[in-house]
Amino acid sequence: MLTIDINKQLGDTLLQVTAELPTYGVSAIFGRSGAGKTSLVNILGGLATPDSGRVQLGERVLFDASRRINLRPEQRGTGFVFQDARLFPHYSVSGNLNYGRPRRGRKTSFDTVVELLGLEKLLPRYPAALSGGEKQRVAIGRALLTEPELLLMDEPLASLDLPRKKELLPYLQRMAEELKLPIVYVSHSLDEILQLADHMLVLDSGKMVLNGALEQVWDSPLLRPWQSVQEQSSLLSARVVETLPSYEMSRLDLTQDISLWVNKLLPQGESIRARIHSNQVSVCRERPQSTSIRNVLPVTLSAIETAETGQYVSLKLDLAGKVLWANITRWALDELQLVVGEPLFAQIKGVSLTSSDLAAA
Ligand SMILES: Nc1ncnc2c1ncn2[C@@H]1O[C@H](COP(=O)(O)OP(=O)(O)OP(=O)(O)O)[C@@H](O)[C@H]1O
Repeated sequence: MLTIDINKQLGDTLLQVTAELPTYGVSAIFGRSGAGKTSLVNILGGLATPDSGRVQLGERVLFDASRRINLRPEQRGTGFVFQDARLFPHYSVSGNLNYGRPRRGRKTSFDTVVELLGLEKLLPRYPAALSGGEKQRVAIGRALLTEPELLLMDEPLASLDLPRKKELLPYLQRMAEELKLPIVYVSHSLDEILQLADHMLVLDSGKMVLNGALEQVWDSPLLRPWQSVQEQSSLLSARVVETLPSYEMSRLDLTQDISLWVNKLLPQGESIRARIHSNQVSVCRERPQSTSIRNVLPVTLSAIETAETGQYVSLKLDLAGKVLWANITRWALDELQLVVGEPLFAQIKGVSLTSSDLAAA
């Protein structure tokens, strides 16, 4: 566990976090600008000192105000990746990667990191001849080669344009899956978090408002203000149990009796996180016959959330103990006269997927 119990006054904001983060996979720190994300990561890495409290990684105490322990950044075994790559301009990519590498007792092979981040062709080049995304890949490689026990990433995609972000994300996903290294990842993009993280801590004005496994935090009403109607979604974890190669479809088992068909051919047995956009879910009282929609699932209406304004209302549906959200129009709600507790059928049109191997590990 990464145990955090700290207080730090930051101007008018009091940063106060008491949390445990897992020592595997990606833990995202999410919050608005000024919430305290960077300050928290700097505290973990020893770049800033809390006023009081304790930080402990596994058995190692990194900071303990009462025992006057405050390990220097280089003693903490943490690697940093910032928004800007901060490469040394006068070193080649190869030189940058080797900077800060321990001379003895190396566990991480240079070639493995170069392959993982697709850096082979870039090795002789200098930073001035790299794109933003390539520079970030080098910065990540450099951090990995310092053999950190914890990797801290502060909005590593924020300075990149959308095509560069898309280019870098698969490398980050692969890194998170293949390296058994805990990663703390600051971001204010829910999309990014969804694709990378297993765990999520949400800060608001210096206070921790949520902390837990992604699926649980995702479903919290406290996260709703950050999501527009288009972004609202449910996250469901499942395993691939059947495939139909000729239709390029796979069946995920949500429970023993309830499955979800998705438009992708996936390896059998793989753990998957399915994101179901609330706008892609509709409800009906009777099971529709002869429908083109493959997913018609029995649910119970557990709550109706109406906003004061806007066309839509959110229906909270119980799908065999899991939460599924559906957005329907107010008009449909009035016409159907839905009642909390009644059995319905949810029709699910589109599902997007991210691997949750790490979360399941
Ligand atoms: N050393 C400091 N002294 C005074 N105030 C500070 C200090 N460091 C940060 N702050 C303030 O603390 C708050 C949190 O800052 P921080 O940079 O940690 O937020 P953030 O969530 O990372 O924001 P962003 O997403 O914009 O990077 C801000 O209001 C900031 O102005």
